[in-house]
Amino acid sequence: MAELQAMKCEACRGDVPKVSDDELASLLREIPDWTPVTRDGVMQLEREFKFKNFKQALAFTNRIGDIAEDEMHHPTLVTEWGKVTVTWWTHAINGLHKNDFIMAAKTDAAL
Ligand SMILES: C[C@H](O)[C@H](O)[C@H]1CNC2=NC(N)=NC(=O)C2=N1
Repeated sequence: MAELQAMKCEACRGDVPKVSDDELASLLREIPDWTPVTRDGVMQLEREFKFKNFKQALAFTNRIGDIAEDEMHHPTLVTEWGKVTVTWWTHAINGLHKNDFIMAAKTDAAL
């Protein structure tokens, strides 16, 4: 299988399936620094990135914003002094799609 990081996102549509439990386990092995979290019943992928200052955190935030626009798949980004929290899920299906794992891998590569 090609590396997740090199894959392109599919269009986010409401009729695409969420990842199965088996897919979830194997995809998580490819992005070991990400944690699955469930908020309001919606499973999401989350990772905190640490930086030396606010400027570096903001620059990373903007890199992720550019990748999100390229792929038309958008995260929640919380930018603080020295820290960016990135959360991916697929709004159209209220859960995780392979796109979210692709975007998590691309996020790691942008560090
Ligand atoms: C039309 C547009 O592509 C869609 O609204 C996209 C935009 N970005 C998105 N991002 C995420 N994370 N989930 C979506 O379902 C989604 N939908």
